Amino acid sequence: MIEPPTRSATPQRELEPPERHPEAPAPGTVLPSHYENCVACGPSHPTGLRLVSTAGPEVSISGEFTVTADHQGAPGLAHGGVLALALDETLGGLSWLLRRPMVTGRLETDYIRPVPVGTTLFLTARCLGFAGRRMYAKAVGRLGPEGSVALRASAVFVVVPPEHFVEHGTDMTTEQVHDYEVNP
Ligand SMILES: CCCCCCCC(=O)SCCNC(=O)CCNC(=O)[C@H](O)C(C)(C)COP(=O)(O)OP(=O)(O)OC[C@H]1O[C@@H](n2cnc3c(N)ncnc32)[C@H](O)[C@@H]1OP(=O)(O)O
Repeated sequence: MIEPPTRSATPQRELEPPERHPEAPAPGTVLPSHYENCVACGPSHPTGLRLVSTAGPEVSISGEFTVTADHQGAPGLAHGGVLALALDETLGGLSWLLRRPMVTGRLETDYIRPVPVGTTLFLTARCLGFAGRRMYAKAVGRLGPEGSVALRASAVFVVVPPEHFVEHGTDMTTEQVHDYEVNP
């Protein structure tokens, strides 16, 4: 079988600069959960991260959540997959500012420090720009607002039509899919 080509999250050519949508939420606006049962941001998910995102300047987002016993891998430490989830959600939140539906294509994560249970992780994500339908972005996770860097990520999101969520998800109609949400 022929393997698909590696799709680096490092741009291979100059990017079209990102444009903050004129109707994007103002910097400092706390963004609502895009789906109440989302494992990352949903308030109804029993063991989810309940990550809260806030619109930042230009095309950037900040997010925070507190690691609980539900998020452990090793005893007392956050699972790496859970931390990737937090990065993915924060990066995905950029779609609120771009108002283009997109899905994660690739997520490259560096785990720099362990993240103990009880830590409130502070995340930031910023859009680097576009190459056609590909959106390139970076994210950082810190142990405290100005704390040590625990995580870094580079990602490629791919812009999709709203029908993506109707075709592949459940209980969705095209009318329910807002054009700026991901996995609504
Ligand atoms: C506010 C909301 C926050 C929510 C955050 C949550 C975000 C998520 O977790 S989304 C869920 C996880 N992701 C997914 O389920 C995606 C699954 N994958 C897919 O559906 C498809 O492979 C998809 C849509 C990414 C691409 O398929 P398709 O639409 O046919 O596009 P395709 O023609 O293959 O590629 C389009 C472009 O994207 C690029 N591309 C496609 N896949 C990737 C990838 N994995 N990595 C990098 N680039 C990619 C292609 O190279 C192509 O580039 P170019 O146009 O320059 O040639």
